[in-house]
Formats: sequence, C-alpha cells, structure tokens
Amino acid sequence: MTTINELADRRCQPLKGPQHQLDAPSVSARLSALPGWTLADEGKAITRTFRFKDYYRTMAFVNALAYVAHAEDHHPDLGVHYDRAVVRYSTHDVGGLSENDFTCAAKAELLAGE
Ligand SMILES: C[C@H](O)[C@H](O)[C@H]1CNC2=NC(N)=NC(=O)C2=N1
Repeated sequence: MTTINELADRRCQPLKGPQHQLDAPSVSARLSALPGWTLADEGKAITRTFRFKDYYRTMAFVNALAYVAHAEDHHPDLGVHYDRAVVRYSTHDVGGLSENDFTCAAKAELLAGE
C-alpha cells in the first residue's frame, strides 16, 4: 500500500520523455493514497479543489504551494478563487503523469493540513 507520507517524502527529479509516464496500475496505487484527487485530461493529469474560509487563507495556501513548486522545480496549473484553489498537476516534459505529480500532490495535501 502506498501512503501519503511515502509520496510526500520524495523529491522531484528532472524527467524528460514518455518513458517516465506512470502506467495505469502505478497511477491507481498512488491515487488511492490521495483522497480528493481525481484523474483529468484523459488520464494525463490529476486535480483537486482545495476549499478555504476566505481569500486570505486561499492565498496563503497558493503562496506556500508556489514555494514548493520553486523548491521542487515542478509547477502546478492553478485556478485561484475567493474561497478555493483548483490545483492540477501534469508533467509536460513527459506528456502525462510522472512520479513528480504525485510527490507534489502529496506535499500540497500536507500543506493544506489534510
Ligand atoms: C528544466 C525544468 O526542470 C523543467 O522544465 C520542469 C519545470 N517544471 C515542470 N513542471 C511541470 N508540471 N512539468 C514539467 O515537465 C516541468 N518541467
């Protein structure tokens, strides 16, 4: 069984090329450790909406996530709203989902306190 801490304890690696795409069983195993995250874009991305009480809390999360993106050199697509942030990870250098997407999704979960 994969756990959220196993995913979050990794560091993102520079990955390039489709050979780094995770296969469907690997994606399923990792998704099962990330409640609230779902597949998007025909299995090429994962996404979750994080909900907050107000804009200040939303922005605090988004800024913390931006710091993680910089530290890991792996960047989410973000939709920022008054009381929620829509976070989407995909690895464009790989053309789909890589280990890095799950590493960062798990780090986002821990940041949000979930
Ligand atoms: C050189 C650098 O490591 C790459 O361009 C990184 C930067 N951040 C990235 N972020 C995401 N989401 N996908 C990538 O393929 C990616 N590549």
